[in-house]
Amino acid sequence: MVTPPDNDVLWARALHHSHNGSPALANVSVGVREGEILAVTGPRGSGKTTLLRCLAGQILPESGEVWFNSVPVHTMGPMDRERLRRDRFGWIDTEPHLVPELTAWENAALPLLLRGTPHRVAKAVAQEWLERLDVADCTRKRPAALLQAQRQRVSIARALACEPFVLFADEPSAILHRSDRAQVLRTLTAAARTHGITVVLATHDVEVAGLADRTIALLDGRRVGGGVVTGGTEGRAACSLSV
Ligand SMILES: Nc1ncnc2c1ncn2[C@@H]1O[C@H](COP(=O)(O)OP(=O)(O)OP(=O)(O)O)[C@@H](O)[C@H]1O
Repeated sequence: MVTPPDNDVLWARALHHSHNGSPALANVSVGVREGEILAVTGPRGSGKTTLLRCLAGQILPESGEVWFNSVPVHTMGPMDRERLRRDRFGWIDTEPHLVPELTAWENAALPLLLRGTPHRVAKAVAQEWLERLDVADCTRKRPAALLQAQRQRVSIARALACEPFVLFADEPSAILHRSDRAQVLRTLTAAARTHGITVVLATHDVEVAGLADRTIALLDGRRVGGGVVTGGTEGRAACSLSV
């Protein structure tokens, strides 16, 4: 067994996975450094979501290894992976999945409450993040009363509120209006940099990838090209935002 490099918080080697017999990942290896924003790019169906789900321990690859902080994830049982996801990882989906019976702040506070954070603290933190995501006026509203873009902002606030070690974001801005997209992504990436959160961001949008420090590309489930250092110039500029 090859040992993961010390400076990679997340490391995957030779991942293979298929969905109902149709290949989604073929021999994909990737390392994610602590605190970096890594964009995973590729056209629709290239395997981005499958890679993120393998790295996040949501699915077990058919073969290959995934390590988080030098701990093997691919050999963990379902309970340990569930705990890892709850305590260390955050996830932003393309579509916001909020609990319909809870208000915006209750949704944003949910991961903190599940971790045992006192109610009052969880509420204050959730409200702070809703404010940063420009949905402070929605805190008491339930998802049905919100626009889809507002729901997505709430789900981003929920993912950031518990300051995960690694935040996985699967096309997080795809449903947003073009004018909203840049602002939300800048808030997300600037917050991640300020709080030292490592981000793995799946996108087919080159502008979005420009906010990352480094980009890897997938095509038909395989890595193509080398890892490209994108510099994250936009993202670094966004660091000056007070998030
Ligand atoms: N649950 C599933 N059942 C069957 N096939 C699937 C499933 N999920 C993904 N696939 C297939 O696996 C391949 C990789 O899909 P994946 O969603 O990982 O790619 P993607 O790059 O994230 O695409 P998109 O940008 O459309 O989300 C595609 O051919 C897709 O059709």
